[in-house]
Amino acid sequence: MRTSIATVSLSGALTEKLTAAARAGFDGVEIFENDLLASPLTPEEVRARCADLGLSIDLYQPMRDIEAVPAEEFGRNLRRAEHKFRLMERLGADTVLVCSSVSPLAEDDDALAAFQLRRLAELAEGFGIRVAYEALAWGRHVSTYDHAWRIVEAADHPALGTCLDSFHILARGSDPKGIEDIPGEKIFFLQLADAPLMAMDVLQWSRHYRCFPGQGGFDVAGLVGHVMRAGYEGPLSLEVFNDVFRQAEAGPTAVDALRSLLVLQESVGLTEPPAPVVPTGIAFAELVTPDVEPLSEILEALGFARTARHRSKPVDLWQQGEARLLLNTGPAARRDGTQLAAVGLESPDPAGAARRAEALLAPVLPRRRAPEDAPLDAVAAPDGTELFFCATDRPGLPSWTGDFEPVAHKPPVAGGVHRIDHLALTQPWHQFDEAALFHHSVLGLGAQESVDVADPYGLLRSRAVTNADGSVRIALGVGAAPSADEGGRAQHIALATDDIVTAARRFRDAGGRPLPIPANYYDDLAAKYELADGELEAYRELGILYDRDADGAFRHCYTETVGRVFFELVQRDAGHRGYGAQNAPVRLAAQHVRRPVR
Ligand SMILES: O=C(O)c1ccc(O)c(O)c1
Ligand SMILES: [Mg+2]
Repeated sequence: MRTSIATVSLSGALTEKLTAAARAGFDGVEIFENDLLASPLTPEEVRARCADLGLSIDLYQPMRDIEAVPAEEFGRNLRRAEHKFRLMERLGADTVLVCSSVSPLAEDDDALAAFQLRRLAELAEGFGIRVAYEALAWGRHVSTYDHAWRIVEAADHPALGTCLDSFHILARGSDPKGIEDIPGEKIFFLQLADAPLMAMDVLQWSRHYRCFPGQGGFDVAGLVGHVMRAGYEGPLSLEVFNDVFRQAEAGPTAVDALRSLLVLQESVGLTEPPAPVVPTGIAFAELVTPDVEPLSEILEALGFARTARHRSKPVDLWQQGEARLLLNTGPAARRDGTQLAAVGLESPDPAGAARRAEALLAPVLPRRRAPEDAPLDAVAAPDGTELFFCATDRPGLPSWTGDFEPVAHKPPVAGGVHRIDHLALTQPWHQFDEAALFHHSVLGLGAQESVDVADPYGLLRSRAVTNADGSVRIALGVGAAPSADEGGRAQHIALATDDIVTAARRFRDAGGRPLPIPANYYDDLAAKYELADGELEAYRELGILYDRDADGAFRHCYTETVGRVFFELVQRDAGHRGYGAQNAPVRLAAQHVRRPVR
């Protein structure tokens, strides 16, 4: 189906919004009146710009407080409408949105509303314009889609139809099934938005918290299914009022927006992009660093050994059990400092995974490799992390490990770390919802609930995405405000162990510096849990944190931070799905005390 986006959903001047929408690949736009009023371009110039960009103007909006008013007031409204119809002629827009009235002058009189909307439609018809009447969830007398439709039906004019907006319908808890009773050709327009489920005033909710379909808690796809079954043939158009998107760069937001519509169309069976290929493990995590010393000291103390070196690049492979870390001292490191730059995802079908990612607008990365290297398909996640779809020593598939030559090394410590438990990637502040949708739709990972964690200097939100057996876990996090501070951009690699006390003690005895945890924390732990003899003392001695729920216990401790990166040791009971969120405020406070090493 055709895709469209309301200019209100994107930041910037009208021309920037239009460019972003076109570049992302939208077919059309809804022009929001305020964007036009604030633009130095004439309507004719806007029309030409849209034509140049290959965008249709699918809707002009909104007209407000038109219907069910005293005759004199309605006369003034018609005069106002005529002005706007002339403007729309210049713009080349043929559908106008009329929101249900919020005016105190409006009467609770459906017959009057129908009569006046019919008059409006007669006027519009003369200009070749169609009027789409939409129930605002906070409309004075008309606030549900079925009520708006009854009025449109009663008005009975070919130039009058209804506009459905998923936010208004789902925020009010209306049953969208009734949409199927509206003739498809009378649904003039469909606006789509999701929103997080919140208990708040519906107007505030709508104007500040809407998000793209799949990013919130509404069943937008279910609603679209009803609209399709009604026979709707117009565009799928995003209308998202959101405080974050208003500030974020329009280009990436538009791509994010279109991705949400691609996924939505797939989920209602309108399109069939390449199926998701769910990763089956984390093959490696790649750190770039200008100076390997501080990282290699930590890795050695954790029991890792440098086992191999890349044949043609300054990249070392450090390994312990199935945990593989790459330390890259190439040019990117000198530019960006120490950070987690890439993740290798073990994929049953690397090429298929890349095709899915590309179909969902993930930037495909050029293969920077020597001719003899294993072919590696890679895409960029919204935060810039490179995701490699790869195979590790699996029959029939080229293994990325073949690009490395073994180097002499001491055997890695046995029984220490056995694999990567999870990766925690801090997202740019404006890309949190986008990141969750990306990992869910592109990689086929399931998104867990988002949790808020208190930081001494703000609030951190975190949401994990995982595969079914937990062999891939990525915790996406974001600070409350833009932060230049390294702490606000921290990333970490959590390493799984079966015996955290032994692993943490070995780390400390080998010269590792565990993140110190305040004594108050352990007093509280003693109050909360009856731990086995000696357990609390060992935790206190080694800075180990403890969390428990019905599914078992989670024990964890941290290293110091290098650049943006630190490590965590994790001992997770088999059924436990958490990440120690309860302990995160203590960890964050401790990290603020201890600034990064370099
Ligand atoms: O918040 C509003 O006023 C508003 C305006 C136009 C719409 O289509 C809408 O859904 C809400
Ligand atoms: Mg709307």
